[in-house]
Amino acid sequence: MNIKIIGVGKLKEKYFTAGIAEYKKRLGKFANISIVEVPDEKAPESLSEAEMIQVKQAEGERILGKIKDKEWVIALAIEGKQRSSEAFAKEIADLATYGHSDITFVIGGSLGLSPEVMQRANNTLSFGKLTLPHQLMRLVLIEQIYRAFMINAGSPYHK
Ligand SMILES: C[S@@+](CC[C@H](N)C(=O)[O-])C[C@H]1O[C@@H](n2cnc3c(N)ncnc32)[C@H](O)[C@@H]1O
Repeated sequence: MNIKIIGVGKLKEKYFTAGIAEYKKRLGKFANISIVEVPDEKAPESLSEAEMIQVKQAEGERILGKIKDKEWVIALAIEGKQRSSEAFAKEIADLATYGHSDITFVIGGSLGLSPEVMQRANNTLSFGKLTLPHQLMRLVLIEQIYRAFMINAGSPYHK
């Protein structure tokens, strides 16, 4: 299985990169994991509604440029679909069973994902109503993907 995580902006903080590298290494025995960063759109602090739409669209085009037709896309969104870790694990196992061996997760930038990216998504994933910074979201997501594989392997990692 090939798992891709697309994020907006470069991850700079060492405490995030170290955590992500650790889970990427652990996941290596289950899947090919790639992390793709697309540049964020430089924007001033305060933006008009139209400017915000433009920023999301520009970032969205870069995201869509990294997605191939065959990929099953799961968009991370606060208003998306919540599920338990067990249900998420089953979803990943089912995708593999039904021939979706390329799964791509997409995390938006500071303003979120464009409508075009949301339309391309085959499914959504919400981690609840709280807004997480997109850098931290990458770490939380990769841990949950690792947890999913450990659940599917029957490992005591998941209690
Ligand atoms: C800082 S948030 C963007 C906040 C923006 N106001 C919005 O509503 O999307 C950056 C990205 O992190 C992800 N994210 C943050 N919190 C999340 C949550 N609770 N569940 C799922 N994804 C989340 C989403 O992909 C979001 O586009």
